[in-house]
Amino acid sequence: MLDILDRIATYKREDVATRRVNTTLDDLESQIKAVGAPRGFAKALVANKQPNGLSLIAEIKKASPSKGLIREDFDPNFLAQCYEAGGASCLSILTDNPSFMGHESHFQSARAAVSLPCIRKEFLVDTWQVTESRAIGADAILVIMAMIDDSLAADLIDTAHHYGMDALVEVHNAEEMTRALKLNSKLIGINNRNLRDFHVDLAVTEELAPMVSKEHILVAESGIFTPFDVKRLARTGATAMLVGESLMRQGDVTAATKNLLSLA
Ligand SMILES: O=C(O)c1ccccc1NCC(=O)[C@H](O)[C@H](O)COP(=O)(O)O
Repeated sequence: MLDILDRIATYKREDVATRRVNTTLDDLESQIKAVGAPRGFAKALVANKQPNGLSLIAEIKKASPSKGLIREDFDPNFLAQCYEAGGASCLSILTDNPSFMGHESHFQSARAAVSLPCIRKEFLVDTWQVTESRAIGADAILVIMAMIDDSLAADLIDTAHHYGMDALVEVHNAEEMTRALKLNSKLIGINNRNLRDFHVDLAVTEELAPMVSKEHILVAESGIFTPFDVKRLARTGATAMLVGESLMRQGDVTAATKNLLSLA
């Protein structure tokens, strides 16, 4: 039976086939001219570390396959402003609709509301989507090693760099990390969530972080709920953390962000 990642990859390929009929690369290139230069995602992560040792990529996510609906009262523009006021260095915005209730318009509206660099959180299976990402304003893209082969990963990264974007290469085990470290991106994300069975364990970052050299920028992702979790991950040598659910479930998102960063 196909797991969620295989199902997402299948419907993404179908979706891209449809989209590229309606929107040519020339159309996207014209849109890129209008969105302005990328904001420097990796640079912001390094420059804006918080007193607790990590910088924050704060995620705007309405729902997920593992948790269902996470936040009913969902205004990407307002949430982006809360995250910026709370001390986030960058934003991550889901655009996948079938599994996360996201949309490209969420990305555009959140990015327009702040001055922070934004990564488009999307499941990329074709370089066309990288061009589309820049056309909607993305400053960085996500490359999920569990979902694609090394050749496609290299092409996605090259295309991102061609447009001046950064590429966050995401891994969950030692085999994916070995493959990721051979690629041409300094941004490595360790996802504490197994995207096939949804099990989450912060020990995944602790186990894999020693494989990453000082030349890389390490991002710990998923399952981060408390300042204690943040301190634990800061000890691994990570530069940044990516947090979604724990902040998305809060009434006062600004206060919760400050609290997680120990700024309150
Ligand atoms: O979150 C899921 O259920 C999920 C399922 C399948 C593919 C990807 C999935 N999530 C992406 C992420 O890992 C998270 O959105 C991100 O790292 C933030 O995690 P969290 O702070 O635990 O919301």
